[in-house]
Amino acid sequence: MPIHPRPIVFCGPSGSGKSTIVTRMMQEFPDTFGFSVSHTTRKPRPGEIAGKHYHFTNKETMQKAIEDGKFIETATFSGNLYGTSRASVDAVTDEGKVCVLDIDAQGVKQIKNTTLKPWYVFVEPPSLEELERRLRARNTESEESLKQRLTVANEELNYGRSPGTFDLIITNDTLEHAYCKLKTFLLEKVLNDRHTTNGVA
Ligand SMILES: Nc1ncnc2c1ncn2[C@@H]1O[C@H](COP(=O)(O)OP(=O)(O)OP(=O)(O)O)[C@@H](O)[C@H]1O
Repeated sequence: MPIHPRPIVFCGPSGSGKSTIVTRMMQEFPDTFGFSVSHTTRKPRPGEIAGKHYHFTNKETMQKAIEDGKFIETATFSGNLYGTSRASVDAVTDEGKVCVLDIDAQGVKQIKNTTLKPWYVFVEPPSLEELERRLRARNTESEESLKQRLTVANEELNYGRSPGTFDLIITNDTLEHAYCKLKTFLLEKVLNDRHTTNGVA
């Protein structure tokens, strides 16, 4: 029977450090993990490659696929649909890799209603003040977008801390400490358990 490792979901407020921690994980274990390719109805930006950065589609096609149960999670941003299809996750796990998903709290709630059974990791900032400081220092957001992210962050933190929701909660104080906590979890649980199937076989 082919090996289908359980995917790993990273969730946490914008600016909590998910990308930073995941980048480090991919650098240390380049052949072990893989990203699924999301679908979107937005137009490609210059340089974006179809099938690599996104599967570009249109609203009608995507709506139909959602109705047919082909997506494990979907969201709408600025009038465009985004989502992760079951097939795009399976494409990674079929290679024997652990599929990495970076998903917001709404998406996690949706995935919990599927048969996917991933590992759930929540990344939280040391404080809301520090989150704001890091988001400002990242210099990627307008004042309005920043305020919106901080409001949502509060709700996400409550969800992340609700008992039994996540397999691991990482407080991203120093990157060294945060990554060490993740690595221990990977070695003890995720990589150790890689030879059990997640039910997709
Ligand atoms: N431990 C840390 N100490 C200080 N700064 C950090 C730490 N971890 C991440 N950062 C910085 O905080 C900012 C936010 O991190 P990152 O972009 O990884 O967050 P994210 O959760 O992926 O955000 P988004 O959901 O918006 O993509 C970045 O500028 C990053 O360099």
